[in-house]
Amino acid sequence: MASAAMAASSRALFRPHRLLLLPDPRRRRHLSASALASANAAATTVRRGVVDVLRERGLVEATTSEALGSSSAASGEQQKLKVYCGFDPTAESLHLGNLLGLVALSWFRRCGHTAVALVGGATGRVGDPSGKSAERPELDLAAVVANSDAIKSLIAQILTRAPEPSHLAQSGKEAILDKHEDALANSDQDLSEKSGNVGESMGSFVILDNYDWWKDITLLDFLKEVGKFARVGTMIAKESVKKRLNSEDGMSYTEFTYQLLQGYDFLYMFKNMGVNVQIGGSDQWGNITAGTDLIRKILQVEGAHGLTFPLLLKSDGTKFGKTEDGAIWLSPKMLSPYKFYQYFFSVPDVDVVRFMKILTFLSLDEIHDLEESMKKPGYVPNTVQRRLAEEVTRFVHGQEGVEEALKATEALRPGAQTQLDSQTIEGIADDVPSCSLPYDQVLKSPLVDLAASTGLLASKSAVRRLIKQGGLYLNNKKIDSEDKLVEEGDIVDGKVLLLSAGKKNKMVVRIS
Ligand SMILES: Nc1ncnc2c1ncn2[C@@H]1O[C@H](COP(=O)(O)OP(=O)(O)OP(=O)(O)O)[C@@H](O)[C@H]1O
Ligand SMILES: N[C@@H](Cc1ccc(O)cc1)C(=O)O
Repeated sequence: MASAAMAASSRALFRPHRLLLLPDPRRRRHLSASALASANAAATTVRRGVVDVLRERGLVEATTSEALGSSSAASGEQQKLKVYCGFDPTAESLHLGNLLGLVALSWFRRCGHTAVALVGGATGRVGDPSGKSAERPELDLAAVVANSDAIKSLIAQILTRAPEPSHLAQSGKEAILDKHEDALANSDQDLSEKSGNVGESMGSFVILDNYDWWKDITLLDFLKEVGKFARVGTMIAKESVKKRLNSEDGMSYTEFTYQLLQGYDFLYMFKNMGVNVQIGGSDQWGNITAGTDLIRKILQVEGAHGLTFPLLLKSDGTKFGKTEDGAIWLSPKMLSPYKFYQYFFSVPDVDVVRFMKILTFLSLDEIHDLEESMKKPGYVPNTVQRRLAEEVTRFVHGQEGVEEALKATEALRPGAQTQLDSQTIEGIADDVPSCSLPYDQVLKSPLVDLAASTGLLASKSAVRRLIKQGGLYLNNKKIDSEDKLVEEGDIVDGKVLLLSAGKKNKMVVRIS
């Protein structure tokens, strides 16, 4: 009895996980028909299509094979691709740098391919060393789960808003959003039912979480069935590892393993869902090629491809990221649509055309016309930036977000006729200096005193001078008199008031 029970329990322990792959090449036969078809299809050259579109817009840094990127393709049907981009849930929101991945996925969809956004519920617990000079702080489990949920719903909202190419806009075809792997495995069928022809319909999208497969994989399974095929020399040679090995603290075994986790994701999705392309920022090259290598070695098939896009950099040359200062968050909870819009409205002229190509779906002809308009006499500064801001804000926050941003922008213009409300003023409070004062200290106090004591201007005499020049505003209304006292009606919604010295210098005064 006892030995039978032991045998049963050890069978359970060593039972190979249904999703792991055995090294036996005969297992090639077990690739699903659609996975093999997709793999082989992608191995042939893709006719001028999505990769060329991405390249023209400056969204291609490198590809793992010419076959994927060549535009001098042999004639024939454009191949249907299933492409994925991963995002680790290391914050509550994605940021502007991550938007490139969503834009690129949307271009694949616009060209009729299937897009997969993968949230790294498992990899987020390990931490990607790519581009990091030190070990990442460990995230607690509850935060990973909460972040994953928030990011999934953000991605769903944004990908749903990806504009269809104009020739499809009339067709009424809808994107499929499903969290289940089966939806992806069957998406060939879904697509063909909808259109019957690749490249003539908007591709579907799916959101997955890699914790769904990692949660069942044991260390022994992993070492036997994946680790065996990874060469330590190749792993050490990756940029993300090389840099860290030379640092004082070195690198943990955990982070060293990250590339294999991401590599296995690709292998898993390739085998089970026919996902044949992985995209990511250029810092992901090592992890992406870890996947294509595993697929080649374990499944012994070609047909898995990688594509990276350049990192979007700030003017100081550092990348836009979630852990760097001054993140441009995509979630309205972390950055209001108004501030998001303002960021793009203020992009310098030298960057605006590049941003248009990278971050919007406007045609290159239209972008060229906008660029030309900037050179013409009488060009009103920031007109092109306004268009950029509208397009990107619409993609990320929807038309309501654009309207909210435009309303706040207009309302906060000194001299604007729009009646300010406390929500609009609060909306800019993170961006401009603010202070809190008790109600009775504000009510009936001379405005000259308030403007000086809050630090809007350095002294009362400077405030008086500004009033004479017509440059002091209370809630956007010009103040003409040095004797003006703050009245009850000046305290917006009983909560807040806005002082402005000229156009740029503002102070939000909250009533405590
Ligand atoms: N500035 C950027 N420009 C282009 N792509 C980016 C940028 N920042 C991140 N990405 C890409 O977004 C995807 C998800 O990256 P990830 O979730 O690790 O964000 P991250 O900003 O790199 O995070 P962290 O700051 O924690 O390293 C990757 O493909 C990554 O290359
Ligand atoms: N490593 C990626 C996220 C990612 C996670 C899992 C993957 O399979 C792919 C990508 C990043 O941190 O940017």
